[in-house]
Amino acid sequence: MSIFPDYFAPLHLSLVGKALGKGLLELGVHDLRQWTHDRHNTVDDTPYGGGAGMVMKPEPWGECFDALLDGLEEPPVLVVPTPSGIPFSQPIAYELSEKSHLLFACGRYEGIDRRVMEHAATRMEVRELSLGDYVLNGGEVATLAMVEAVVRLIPGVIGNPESLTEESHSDGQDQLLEYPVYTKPPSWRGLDVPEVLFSGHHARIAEWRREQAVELTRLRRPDLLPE
Ligand SMILES: Oc1ccccc1-c1ccno1
Repeated sequence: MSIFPDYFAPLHLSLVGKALGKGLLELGVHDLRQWTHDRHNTVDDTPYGGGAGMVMKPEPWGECFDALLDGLEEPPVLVVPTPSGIPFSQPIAYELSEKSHLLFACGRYEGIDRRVMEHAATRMEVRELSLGDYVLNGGEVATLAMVEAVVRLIPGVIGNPESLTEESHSDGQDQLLEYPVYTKPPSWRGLDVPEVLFSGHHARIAEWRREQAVELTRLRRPDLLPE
């Protein structure tokens, strides 16, 4: 749900687009203005208590929920991208990939009237999630990122599921950052591929990759290192 539905055209490309084509998931994009009734299709208004900017009115959201939940066998999970949310993470992506129906509420302006999330919580699970400690102009870009992170975990979407286990933040990597990767040519602009990767000695290669992952994590994300 968004006032800028065209933001989601990219979801018909690449990996998510292929998954849609294979019928592994369905995607609906809903223009919130469809649930306004005034001449200007108004979705926002001035904030109670004063302050800069505008706040998204609750009524269009409520009517949108009514329409989208009508006839559903079970309630969806409402995901609300927001800078004040719980940090989105790979474990949360896995959790969401196992849900049968996700609904993303893309806020704009100074945010969505709080009563929208309070009302939503009476009829579905609500997850207010942040993509990181920075500010975007709206929830659309965050939703695109979350949809890609979640959809790629759905069985059948990624050709080789093994590649999911060796990524940064994956269980197969103990949540460490991913080791450096190389391909041909063996030497490029005076830079050589580490010798160990030519050894064919799988145990040594695995050991080197683990060491690289630990070192990279220690340098860039010491918070991810086990106690
Ligand atoms: O900055 C935002 C504005 C609207 C909706 C989401 C966000 C956001 C920022 C970081 N993660 O989500």
